[in-house]
Amino acid sequence: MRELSFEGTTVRFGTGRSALTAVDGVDLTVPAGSVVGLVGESGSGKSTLAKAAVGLVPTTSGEIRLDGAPLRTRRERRRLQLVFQDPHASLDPRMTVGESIAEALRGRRGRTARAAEVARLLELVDLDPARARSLPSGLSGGQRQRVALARALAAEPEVVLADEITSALDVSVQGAVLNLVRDLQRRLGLTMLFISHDLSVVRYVSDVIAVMYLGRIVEAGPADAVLSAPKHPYTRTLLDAAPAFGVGLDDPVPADDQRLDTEAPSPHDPPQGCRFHRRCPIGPLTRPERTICAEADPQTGAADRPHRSACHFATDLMEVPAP
Ligand SMILES: Nc1ncnc2c1ncn2[C@@H]1O[C@H](COP(=O)(O)OP(=O)(O)OP(=O)(O)O)[C@@H](O)[C@H]1O
Repeated sequence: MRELSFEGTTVRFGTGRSALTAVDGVDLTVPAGSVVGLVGESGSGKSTLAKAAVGLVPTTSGEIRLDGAPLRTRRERRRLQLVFQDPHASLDPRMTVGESIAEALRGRRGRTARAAEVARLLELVDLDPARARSLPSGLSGGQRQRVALARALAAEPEVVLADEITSALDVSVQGAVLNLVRDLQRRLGLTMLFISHDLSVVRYVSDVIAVMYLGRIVEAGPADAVLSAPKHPYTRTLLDAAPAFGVGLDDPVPADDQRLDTEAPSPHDPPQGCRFHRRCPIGPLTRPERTICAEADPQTGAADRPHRSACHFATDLMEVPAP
């Protein structure tokens, strides 16, 4: 069980006019043995943050630590395993399931011991060990994602980063894979960063929820608190978009609800002040007197605050009772 922490993590891509900051000074801790759900629209920087942790993209500044020690070498980063949305990307179509998993096993072992370990891992993800002889093309999407999980677990990781792992699956199998993830996380005591654009998915597995918008964490706190009493209007809009979990607040949301129909601003040129202000239901769009939103960049305050939010008017949201 290990704690993963991001401290001021920043990732910039490109130079000159094509430069963009995909991850902008992220402070986030994933406590040992717990699941932090990271949610936000496409392009908010979630994948880039996960890739930075495993060393697939270089950080521009900041530090990523495991139990307080900066992650630097490839060997240290092997303690983190990233599972992607698309198992096609992580499974070689020419290798059998067994070969793919065996390739990721740690340590030297004989053939029989490897086969036994592959069988154990397949059972761990609720697959028939006979599947070891199948090619990925012979499996369903859900089964392929289970194999991708088994392959990640073969490396005996301390931290698993799951990036949209149910997004490509039919709704009917999403629940089963989510159950499996939660079950494995508990049984193996894994530390997990669970990424999805879908708050109703994140909600299902997370102890803590962090909300990302244009490269920043705009809200983070215990899952129950974030869901029942969000402190950032962007989280509110995500909740409203996930109907089953709408918080039903009675506050000045414009009737012709234009908020997230507008496209997210470009990370090439993020808005001045609060990055969300041009889409915000409680900002200058509906309250022209709130000029501060377009002028001053709100901070979330200390990363160790249990429930933090980067909104100048967070108290407006907090005053509204939970459903
Ligand atoms: N290698 C790269 N080079 C240049 N820009 C990149 C690169 N990778 C990501 N980006 C850009 O960085 C921003 C964040 O992308 P990222 O994939 O991290 O977002 P995301 O929240 O994971 O969204 P999605 O769910 O669509 O992947 C986007 O604007 C994206 O176009």
